[in-house]
Amino acid sequence: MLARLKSDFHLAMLTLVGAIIVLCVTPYGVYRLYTGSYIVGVADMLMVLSAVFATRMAWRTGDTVNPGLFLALVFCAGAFLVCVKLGSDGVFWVYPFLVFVFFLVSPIRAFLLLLLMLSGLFLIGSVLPDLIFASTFQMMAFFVTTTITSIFSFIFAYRAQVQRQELERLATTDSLTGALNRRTLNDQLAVAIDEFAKTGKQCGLILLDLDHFKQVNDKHGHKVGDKTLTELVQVLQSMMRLKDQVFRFGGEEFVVLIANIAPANFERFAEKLRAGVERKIVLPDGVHITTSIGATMLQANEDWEAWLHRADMALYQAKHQGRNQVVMA
Ligand SMILES: Nc1nc2c(ncn2[C@@H]2O[C@H](COP(=O)(O)OP(=O)(O)OP(=O)(O)O)[C@@H](O)[C@H]2O)c(=O)[nH]1
Repeated sequence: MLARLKSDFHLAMLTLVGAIIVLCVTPYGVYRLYTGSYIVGVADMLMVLSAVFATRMAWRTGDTVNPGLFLALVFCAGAFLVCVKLGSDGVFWVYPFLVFVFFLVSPIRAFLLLLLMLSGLFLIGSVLPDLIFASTFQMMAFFVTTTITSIFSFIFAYRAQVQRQELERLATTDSLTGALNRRTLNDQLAVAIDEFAKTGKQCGLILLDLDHFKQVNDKHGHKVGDKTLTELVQVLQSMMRLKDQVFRFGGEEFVVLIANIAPANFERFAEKLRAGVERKIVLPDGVHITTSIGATMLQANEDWEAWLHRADMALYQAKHQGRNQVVMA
């Protein structure tokens, strides 16, 4: 449970907000019901139940987007209702809900939802001046302060989102070539195996190693070697579908993971990659770079280590048989 909270930021935030709502709103809900404020009491208890429901759903399904949106909508509706029913006593509740919403949905969605809720309150405050606010001055102060809080929360949430995405990119990709890294490969192989077991969708793995790459470095220098590796990834990506993935396995060795493909098409595709690399990657002296490929389809009840090992054996054979060829395991 702790590991899941550590690895899934959105699930952790949803759980935190859910726990705070249960702990802080339940006593108010009970008090309101006890003192006869039934509408606000029921609204409070509905918010608590919604928080429990959304958090439970996120834990069970792994989806945090829909439960987060659901809870954000409930909070906006709840805060609106509390303001309308409790008047100026209730408006203070808007501030924590306003911040919570940024923990539940994307910054832009949160900002739009808040804009909608505040516009609704502004409309009611203008049409029925005595219903919510004690004076026009209080109403203006409320809208200025909530707008400022919304804008700063948006900036903060947006920056945090951008930084999180950048950290994720750095942790999952190879800095030289832009291909996904070895750590991500292990995760994605496990995902492919899981999907194959559940849906029967077949997938293929291509292990690809540039031929005589040491000579490229020796003859043209490391800079050209680096450029060749980057170019290789671009060439591979230009021939793959969007759902296929390319990983740097290490040095001049790469893995291409092909999702949902029939064995006959897979062999053709591996050959297309080999020919594409030979045709498109040319060194400054006009020599074409070639590549050896070991290709394997995932087999039933196979783990990712065994799958990768078969590809490695096939690649070894391709090198042994003279390079610049595809060997199917
Ligand atoms: N420029 C550059 N070279 C790299 C990088 N990573 C590994 N290499 C080089 O890749 C070369 C791999 O050489 P070998 O393992 O002998 O293989 P090879 O020369 O390609 O020969 P075969 O694989 O047997 O065809 C070594 O010279 C490494 O220095 C890198 O990031 N940049």
